[in-house]
Amino acid sequence: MQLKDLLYKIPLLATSGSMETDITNVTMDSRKAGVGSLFIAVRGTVTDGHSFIETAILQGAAAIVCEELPAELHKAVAYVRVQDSAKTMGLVAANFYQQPSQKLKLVGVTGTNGKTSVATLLFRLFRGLGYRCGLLSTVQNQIDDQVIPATHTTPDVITINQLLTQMLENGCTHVFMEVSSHAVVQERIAGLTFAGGIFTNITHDHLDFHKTFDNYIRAKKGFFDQLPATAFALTNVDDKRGLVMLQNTAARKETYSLQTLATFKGKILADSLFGLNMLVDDKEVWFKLIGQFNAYNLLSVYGAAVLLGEDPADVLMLLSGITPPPGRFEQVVSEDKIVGIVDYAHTPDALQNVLETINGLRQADEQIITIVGCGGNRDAAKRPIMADIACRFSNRVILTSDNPRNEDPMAILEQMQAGVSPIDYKKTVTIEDRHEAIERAVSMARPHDIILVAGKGHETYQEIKGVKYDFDDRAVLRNAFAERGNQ
Ligand SMILES: CC(=O)N[C@H]1[C@@H](OP(=O)(O)OP(=O)(O)OC[C@H]2O[C@@H](n3ccc(=O)[nH]c3=O)[C@H](O)[C@@H]2O)O[C@H](CO)[C@@H](O)[C@@H]1O[C@H](C)C(=O)N[C@@H](C)C(=O)N[C@H](CCC(=O)O)C(=O)O
Ligand SMILES: Nc1ncnc2c1ncn2[C@@H]1O[C@H](COP(=O)(O)OP(=O)(O)OP(=O)(O)O)[C@@H](O)[C@H]1O
Ligand SMILES: N[C@H](CCC[C@H](N)C(=O)O)C(=O)O
Ligand SMILES: [Mg+2]
Repeated sequence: MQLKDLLYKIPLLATSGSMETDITNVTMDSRKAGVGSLFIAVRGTVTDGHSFIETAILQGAAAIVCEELPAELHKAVAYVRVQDSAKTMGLVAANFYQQPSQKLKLVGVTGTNGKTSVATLLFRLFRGLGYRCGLLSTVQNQIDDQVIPATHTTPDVITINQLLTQMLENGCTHVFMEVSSHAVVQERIAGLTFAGGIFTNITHDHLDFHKTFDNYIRAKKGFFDQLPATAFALTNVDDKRGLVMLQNTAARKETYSLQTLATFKGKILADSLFGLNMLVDDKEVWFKLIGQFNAYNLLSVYGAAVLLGEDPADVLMLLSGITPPPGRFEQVVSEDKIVGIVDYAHTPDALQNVLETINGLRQADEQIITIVGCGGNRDAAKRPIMADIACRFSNRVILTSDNPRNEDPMAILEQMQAGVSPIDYKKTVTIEDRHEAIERAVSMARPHDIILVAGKGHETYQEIKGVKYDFDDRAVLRNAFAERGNQ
């Protein structure tokens, strides 16, 4: 493809060299540049892509897109200066892959919690309705049955376009994807045409990256601001910021709620360890998912499916049979009936929701034992808050490591301990090793007690100092239960 075709509809500030240069691939990473590449220099959080322009050219790059032209230009290379490289990257990627998002029904889900749950439920529902579908999620990417490992909640925009292209080639008609706040700010969704956007909720997270809660709200809202008039924007009006998301969107505004009037209205009739009984638009339905937060997720999925033109009765029938995604309120029960719950709650709000749900499901004097840690190189402000929440809603708490990444695990744990109020000291213990922490919880538990292992859900590794070691909360719990049975 020629450079000028890749730059179609993109505002350019300056050019040098031939716009008819043939381009064989597009990249924002000099390490992936080769003969005939277009290298786009993007300023990042760690380094500046502009300092790799020469490297990319040495490797054969035929053209450069940047915000600042280098002092010396190579004659054989074409240069283009733009206002915003990251945004241009999205538009170029869409042009290079010939706008795959316009040929599919692409629905994005944003919010602090529930993105994976909602996107995965939609994917499963639409496959049940007979469509071939794609999924881009934290847990994994999927093209119908084919699983492609995920590295991010929202991949970079080139990977997104590549995956959408493969999805199209495989006959997919619908794609459901998570839209993280990082992705909005870093323009990882630029150039994508969405058929719909869903907002779940917004609470404390990622302030290490966004700095203030207002910036974080603005990032999420940025997704709705860029939806086209042909799309729907479906928001949770029970969330304080639900309507803020829709303030400046061109899309059709739609709402869902468990508490007030909305386009899609739900009511919880009963919630137990076996599932939810709900009224959805006045029809009574049983679902296999548990907890009020899942009632919201189900309602948004129902609403989106109806807005995509599906029959409400078919949607409810299929949804009632759908199971939760891996690592979301996943139960592992011991032979002597200790209930283990592995859940990806890694934010204060998620942890509180899950613990409130568990407390609500408790029938007698079962103890709740919570094992929780906080990730390293991530928002530190949530650490004391999560420890406090764990204590307030549990009988015993074991503070342990999540993914320490490049931080000292004990330093993270000390920040968590600072949130434990003096009256709760006695119920907490700190065990740095997560394996040992889970084993200790199992040894403390009596039959029918509930052990919540929070924070890592589906993850099958633990990241310590740049190395990902095999680790699966569910497997460790299962083994600890088996050993208990042998004693
Ligand atoms: C903080 C953050 O979001 N970082 C992401 C960002 O990297 P960055 O801005 O740090 O990039 P950088 O290293 O400064 O490099 C700048 C530019 O120079 C280029 N470069 C760099 C080195 C080189 O030799 N040559 C070269 O060309 C890079 O390719 C890049 O284009 O852009 C990269 C490419 O898209 C991402 O891989 C990277 O994700 C890192 C690994 C990450 O951990 N991100 C997390 C925080 C994240 O994005 N999480 C959200 C989910 C959050 C949630 O809602 O729970 C997600 O969507 O996954
Ligand atoms: N609608 C919701 N509201 C509040 N909490 C929720 C909701 N849905 C799920 N949760 C809780 O949040 C946890 C994470 O859910 P999920 O993986 O769906 O969120 P996510 O937004 O994809 O997270 P991430 O930002 O890591 O991608 C769940 O394990 C559950 O504890
Ligand atoms: N998408 C989230 C996942 C956090 C999961 C938790 N286990 C942790 O490692 O902090 C992030 O990258 O911040
Ligand atoms: Mg997710």
